[in-house]
Amino acid sequence: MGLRIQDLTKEYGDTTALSGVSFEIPDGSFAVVLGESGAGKSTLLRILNGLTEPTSGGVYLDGQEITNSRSDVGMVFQQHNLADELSAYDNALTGTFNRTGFVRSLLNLQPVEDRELALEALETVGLLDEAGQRVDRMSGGQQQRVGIARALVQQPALLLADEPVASLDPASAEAVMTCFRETAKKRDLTTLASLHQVNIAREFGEQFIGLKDGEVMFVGSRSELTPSILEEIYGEIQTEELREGTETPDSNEPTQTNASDIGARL
Ligand SMILES: Nc1ncnc2c1ncn2[C@@H]1O[C@H](COP(=O)(O)OP(=O)(O)OP(=O)(O)O)[C@@H](O)[C@H]1O
Repeated sequence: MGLRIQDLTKEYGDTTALSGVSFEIPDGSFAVVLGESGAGKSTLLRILNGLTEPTSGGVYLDGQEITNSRSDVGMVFQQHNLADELSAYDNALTGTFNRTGFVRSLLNLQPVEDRELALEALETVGLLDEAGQRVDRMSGGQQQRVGIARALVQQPALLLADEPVASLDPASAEAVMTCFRETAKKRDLTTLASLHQVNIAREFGEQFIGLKDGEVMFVGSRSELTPSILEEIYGEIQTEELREGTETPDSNEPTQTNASDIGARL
Protein backbone atom coordinates (compact mmCIF):
# COMPACT_ATOMS: atom_id res chain seq x y z
CA MET A 1 0.00 0.00 0.00
CA GLY A 2 2.85 2.37 0.76
CA LEU A 3 2.76 5.91 2.08
CA ARG A 4 -0.27 8.20 1.89
CA ILE A 5 -0.09 11.84 2.85
CA GLN A 6 -3.49 13.40 3.25
CA ASP A 7 -4.26 17.10 3.33
CA LEU A 8 -1.20 17.97 5.39
CA THR A 9 -0.94 21.58 6.54
CA LYS A 10 1.73 23.15 8.71
CA GLU A 11 1.65 26.71 9.92
CA TYR A 12 4.41 28.44 11.82
CA GLY A 13 2.68 31.58 13.10
CA ASP A 14 1.85 33.58 9.98
CA THR A 15 3.95 31.34 7.71
CA THR A 16 2.24 28.47 5.95
CA ALA A 17 5.01 25.95 5.31
CA LEU A 18 2.68 23.26 3.90
CA SER A 19 -0.84 23.76 2.62
CA GLY A 20 -3.20 20.85 1.90
CA VAL A 21 -0.40 18.52 0.77
CA SER A 22 -1.69 15.15 -0.49
CA PHE A 23 0.11 12.43 -2.43
CA GLU A 24 0.82 8.71 -2.37
CA ILE A 25 4.00 6.69 -2.81
CA PRO A 26 3.58 3.05 -3.84
CA ASP A 27 5.03 0.41 -1.53
CA GLY A 28 8.75 -0.15 -2.07
CA SER A 29 9.30 2.77 -4.42
CA PHE A 30 12.07 5.35 -4.33
CA ALA A 31 10.51 8.82 -4.29
CA VAL A 32 12.13 12.23 -4.39
CA VAL A 33 10.78 15.57 -3.16
CA LEU A 34 11.83 18.53 -5.27
CA GLY A 35 11.37 22.22 -4.65
CA GLU A 36 13.11 25.54 -4.23
CA SER A 37 14.54 26.60 -0.92
CA GLY A 38 11.59 27.31 1.39
CA ALA A 39 9.15 25.15 -0.61
CA GLY A 40 8.46 23.00 2.46
CA LYS A 41 10.60 19.87 1.84
CA SER A 42 12.23 19.74 5.29
CA THR A 43 8.95 20.49 7.02
CA LEU A 44 7.37 17.55 5.20
CA LEU A 45 10.19 15.19 6.18
CA ARG A 46 10.17 16.43 9.76
CA ILE A 47 6.46 15.72 10.04
CA LEU A 48 6.94 12.23 8.60
CA ASN A 49 9.73 11.63 11.08
CA GLY A 50 7.69 12.86 14.06
CA LEU A 51 10.02 15.78 14.75
CA THR A 52 7.27 18.31 13.92
CA GLU A 53 3.53 18.09 14.51
CA PRO A 54 1.32 19.02 11.56
CA THR A 55 -1.32 21.70 12.08
CA SER A 56 -3.79 19.38 10.36
CA GLY A 57 -3.88 16.37 8.08
CA GLY A 58 -2.67 12.80 8.33
CA VAL A 59 0.12 10.41 7.36
CA TYR A 60 -0.70 6.76 6.65
CA LEU A 61 1.78 3.95 6.22
CA ASP A 62 0.31 0.76 4.78
CA GLY A 63 -3.13 2.06 5.68
CA GLN A 64 -2.28 2.78 9.34
CA GLU A 65 -2.14 6.35 10.55
CA ILE A 66 1.26 7.07 12.04
CA THR A 67 1.16 9.57 14.86
CA ASN A 68 3.65 10.42 17.59
CA SER A 69 5.58 7.16 17.60
CA ARG A 70 7.84 7.00 14.58
CA SER A 71 10.00 4.01 15.46
CA ASP A 72 9.12 2.51 12.07
CA VAL A 73 10.62 5.52 10.24
CA GLY A 74 14.37 5.64 9.57
CA MET A 75 16.08 8.94 8.78
CA VAL A 76 19.31 9.75 6.94
CA PHE A 77 20.56 13.29 7.57
CA GLN A 78 22.64 15.60 5.39
CA GLN A 79 25.42 15.93 7.95
CA HIS A 80 25.38 12.26 9.03
CA ASN A 81 24.82 13.14 12.72
CA LEU A 82 27.27 10.39 13.66
CA ALA A 83 29.29 10.12 16.86
CA ASP A 84 32.78 10.93 15.48
CA GLU A 85 34.80 9.06 18.06
CA LEU A 86 32.81 5.83 17.72
CA SER A 87 33.35 3.06 15.18
CA ALA A 88 31.10 2.45 12.18
CA TYR A 89 29.68 -0.55 14.04
CA ASP A 90 28.91 1.38 17.23
CA ASN A 91 27.31 4.15 15.21
CA ALA A 92 25.15 1.65 13.32
CA LEU A 93 24.17 0.12 16.65
CA THR A 94 22.81 3.45 17.90
CA GLY A 95 19.92 2.79 15.48
CA THR A 96 18.61 0.42 18.17
CA PHE A 97 18.27 3.19 20.82
CA ASN A 98 14.49 3.22 20.51
CA ARG A 99 14.24 -0.50 21.18
CA THR A 100 17.06 -0.99 23.68
CA GLY A 101 16.70 2.19 25.69
CA PHE A 102 19.38 4.77 26.32
CA VAL A 103 20.90 3.30 29.50
CA ARG A 104 21.19 -0.27 28.20
CA SER A 105 22.71 1.12 24.99
CA LEU A 106 25.17 3.17 27.01
CA LEU A 107 26.19 0.07 28.92
CA ASN A 108 26.60 -1.86 25.70
CA LEU A 109 23.81 -4.24 26.64
CA GLN A 110 22.19 -4.56 23.24
CA PRO A 111 20.71 -7.99 22.49
CA VAL A 112 22.72 -10.25 20.18
CA GLU A 113 20.05 -9.86 17.46
CA ASP A 114 20.63 -6.10 17.38
CA ARG A 115 24.38 -6.61 17.11
CA GLU A 116 23.77 -8.94 14.18
CA LEU A 117 21.46 -6.37 12.62
CA ALA A 118 24.21 -3.74 12.85
CA LEU A 119 26.69 -6.05 11.09
CA GLU A 120 24.14 -7.00 8.43
CA ALA A 121 23.36 -3.33 7.83
CA LEU A 122 27.06 -2.53 7.42
CA GLU A 123 27.35 -5.44 5.01
CA THR A 124 24.36 -4.11 3.03
CA VAL A 125 26.06 -0.74 2.59
CA GLY A 126 29.40 -2.39 1.74
CA LEU A 127 31.24 -1.43 4.93
CA LEU A 128 31.53 -4.70 6.82
CA ASP A 129 35.33 -4.67 6.50
CA GLU A 130 35.42 -1.16 7.98
CA ALA A 131 33.09 -1.99 10.92
CA GLY A 132 35.79 -1.28 13.51
CA GLN A 133 36.98 1.96 11.91
CA ARG A 134 36.33 5.27 13.69
CA VAL A 135 33.92 7.27 11.56
CA ASP A 136 35.97 10.48 11.77
CA ARG A 137 38.69 8.64 9.84
CA MET A 138 36.28 7.73 7.03
CA SER A 139 35.45 9.66 3.87
CA GLY A 140 32.25 11.72 3.64
CA GLY A 141 30.69 9.08 1.39
CA GLN A 142 31.57 6.25 3.77
CA GLN A 143 30.18 8.26 6.69
CA GLN A 144 26.92 8.73 4.84
CA ARG A 145 26.75 4.97 4.21
CA VAL A 146 27.20 4.44 7.97
CA GLY A 147 24.26 6.84 8.39
CA ILE A 148 22.21 4.65 6.04
CA ALA A 149 23.27 1.52 7.98
CA ARG A 150 22.17 3.16 11.23
CA ALA A 151 18.75 3.91 9.72
CA LEU A 152 18.46 0.28 8.52
CA VAL A 153 19.17 -1.06 12.01
CA GLN A 154 15.94 0.61 13.10
CA GLN A 155 14.20 -1.87 10.77
CA PRO A 156 12.05 0.93 9.41
CA ALA A 157 8.98 0.52 7.23
CA LEU A 158 9.74 3.93 5.72
CA LEU A 159 13.15 5.42 4.98
CA LEU A 160 13.54 9.21 4.80
CA ALA A 161 16.55 11.24 3.70
CA ASP A 162 16.92 15.01 3.94
CA GLU A 163 19.50 16.14 1.37
CA PRO A 164 21.60 12.98 1.88
CA VAL A 165 24.33 13.89 -0.63
CA ALA A 166 24.32 17.70 -0.58
CA SER A 167 27.69 17.91 1.15
CA LEU A 168 29.46 15.32 -1.05
CA ASP A 169 31.49 15.70 -4.23
CA PRO A 170 29.75 14.40 -7.41
CA ALA A 171 31.51 11.00 -7.49
CA SER A 172 30.79 10.28 -3.81
CA ALA A 173 27.23 11.52 -4.24
CA GLU A 174 26.70 9.02 -7.08
CA ALA A 175 28.20 6.19 -5.02
CA VAL A 176 26.09 6.98 -1.96
CA MET A 177 22.90 7.32 -4.01
CA THR A 178 23.61 4.00 -5.76
CA CYS A 179 24.13 2.34 -2.38
CA PHE A 180 21.01 4.03 -1.04
CA ARG A 181 18.76 2.90 -3.90
CA GLU A 182 20.14 -0.64 -3.96
CA THR A 183 19.70 -0.93 -0.20
CA ALA A 184 16.11 0.27 -0.42
CA LYS A 185 15.41 -2.22 -3.22
CA LYS A 186 17.08 -5.12 -1.43
CA ARG A 187 14.94 -4.50 1.63
CA ASP A 188 11.83 -3.44 -0.31
CA LEU A 189 11.76 -0.17 1.62
CA THR A 190 9.53 2.73 0.67
CA THR A 191 11.92 5.68 0.49
CA LEU A 192 11.41 9.43 0.33
CA ALA A 193 14.40 11.71 -0.16
CA SER A 194 14.68 15.44 -0.66
CA LEU A 195 17.41 16.31 -3.16
CA HIS A 196 18.67 19.66 -4.37
CA GLN A 197 20.64 18.22 -7.27
CA VAL A 198 18.10 17.74 -10.07
CA ASN A 199 20.42 15.54 -12.17
CA ILE A 200 20.85 13.12 -9.27
CA ALA A 201 17.13 13.23 -8.50
CA ARG A 202 16.29 12.32 -12.11
CA GLU A 203 18.84 9.54 -12.21
CA PHE A 204 17.81 7.83 -8.99
CA GLY A 205 14.16 8.74 -8.35
CA GLU A 206 11.23 6.63 -9.55
CA GLN A 207 8.47 8.88 -8.28
CA PHE A 208 8.65 12.65 -7.92
CA ILE A 209 6.77 15.14 -5.78
CA GLY A 210 7.25 18.79 -6.70
CA LEU A 211 6.52 21.31 -3.95
CA LYS A 212 6.11 25.02 -4.53
CA ASP A 213 5.28 27.50 -1.79
CA GLY A 214 4.08 24.66 0.43
CA GLU A 215 1.74 23.15 -2.16
CA VAL A 216 2.07 20.05 -4.31
CA MET A 217 2.35 21.15 -7.91
CA PHE A 218 3.52 17.87 -9.44
CA VAL A 219 3.37 14.14 -8.70
CA GLY A 220 4.61 11.76 -11.34
CA SER A 221 7.22 9.43 -12.78
CA ARG A 222 10.65 10.23 -14.25
CA SER A 223 9.32 10.40 -17.81
CA GLU A 224 6.63 12.85 -16.69
CA LEU A 225 9.20 15.11 -15.02
CA THR A 226 9.76 17.22 -18.13
CA PRO A 227 11.89 20.36 -18.34
CA SER A 228 8.74 22.48 -18.38
CA ILE A 229 7.55 20.83 -15.15
CA LEU A 230 10.96 21.55 -13.64
CA GLU A 231 10.60 25.17 -14.73
CA GLU A 232 7.27 25.32 -12.94
CA ILE A 233 8.74 23.80 -9.79
CA TYR A 234 11.80 26.04 -9.75
CA GLY A 235 10.37 29.19 -11.32
CA GLU A 236 11.32 30.83 -14.59
CA ILE A 237 14.71 29.60 -15.57
CA GLN A 238 15.70 30.43 -19.09
CA THR A 239 18.53 28.03 -19.92
CA GLU A 240 19.04 25.85 -22.95
CA GLU A 241 19.95 22.95 -20.66
CA LEU A 242 16.63 23.16 -18.89
CA ARG A 243 14.66 23.31 -22.13
CA GLU A 244 16.59 20.40 -23.59
CA GLY A 245 16.60 18.58 -20.25
CA THR A 246 19.01 15.88 -21.37
CA GLU A 247 22.38 17.37 -20.54
CA THR A 248 24.59 15.19 -18.41
CA PRO A 249 26.49 16.92 -15.63
CA ASP A 250 30.17 17.65 -16.01
CA SER A 251 31.86 15.32 -13.54
CA ASN A 252 34.50 17.94 -12.85
CA GLU A 253 31.96 20.44 -11.64
CA PRO A 254 31.80 21.07 -7.91
CA THR A 255 28.73 19.80 -6.06
CA GLN A 256 25.79 22.11 -6.74
CA THR A 257 23.70 23.03 -3.77
CA ASN A 258 22.22 26.33 -4.84
CA ALA A 259 18.53 25.79 -5.46
CA SER A 260 18.27 28.82 -7.71
CA ASP A 261 20.82 27.55 -10.19
CA ILE A 262 18.91 24.79 -11.90
CA GLY A 263 20.57 25.21 -15.26
CA ALA A 264 23.90 24.16 -13.84
CA ARG A 265 22.37 21.24 -12.04
CA LEU A 266 20.76 19.61 -15.07
N1 LIG B 1 10.67 26.38 12.81
C1 LIG B 1 10.19 27.26 11.94
N2 LIG B 1 9.65 28.41 12.36
C2 LIG B 1 9.14 29.31 11.49
N3 LIG B 1 9.13 29.14 10.14
C3 LIG B 1 9.66 28.00 9.66
C4 LIG B 1 10.23 27.02 10.52
N4 LIG B 1 10.69 25.99 9.75
C5 LIG B 1 10.43 26.33 8.48
N5 LIG B 1 9.82 27.54 8.41
C6 LIG B 1 9.36 28.23 7.20
O1 LIG B 1 8.55 27.32 6.48
C7 LIG B 1 8.81 27.42 5.08
C8 LIG B 1 9.27 26.06 4.54
O2 LIG B 1 10.55 25.77 5.09
P1 LIG B 1 11.31 24.39 4.84
O3 LIG B 1 12.55 24.43 5.66
O4 LIG B 1 10.37 23.27 5.04
O5 LIG B 1 11.64 24.51 3.29
P2 LIG B 1 12.69 23.67 2.43
O6 LIG B 1 12.04 23.42 1.11
O7 LIG B 1 13.14 22.48 3.18
O8 LIG B 1 13.89 24.69 2.26
P3 LIG B 1 15.49 24.38 2.18
O9 LIG B 1 15.68 23.64 0.91
O10 LIG B 1 16.10 25.75 2.17
O11 LIG B 1 15.83 23.59 3.40
C9 LIG B 1 9.85 28.53 4.91
O12 LIG B 1 9.13 29.74 4.65
C10 LIG B 1 10.51 28.59 6.26
O13 LIG B 1 11.00 29.88 6.53
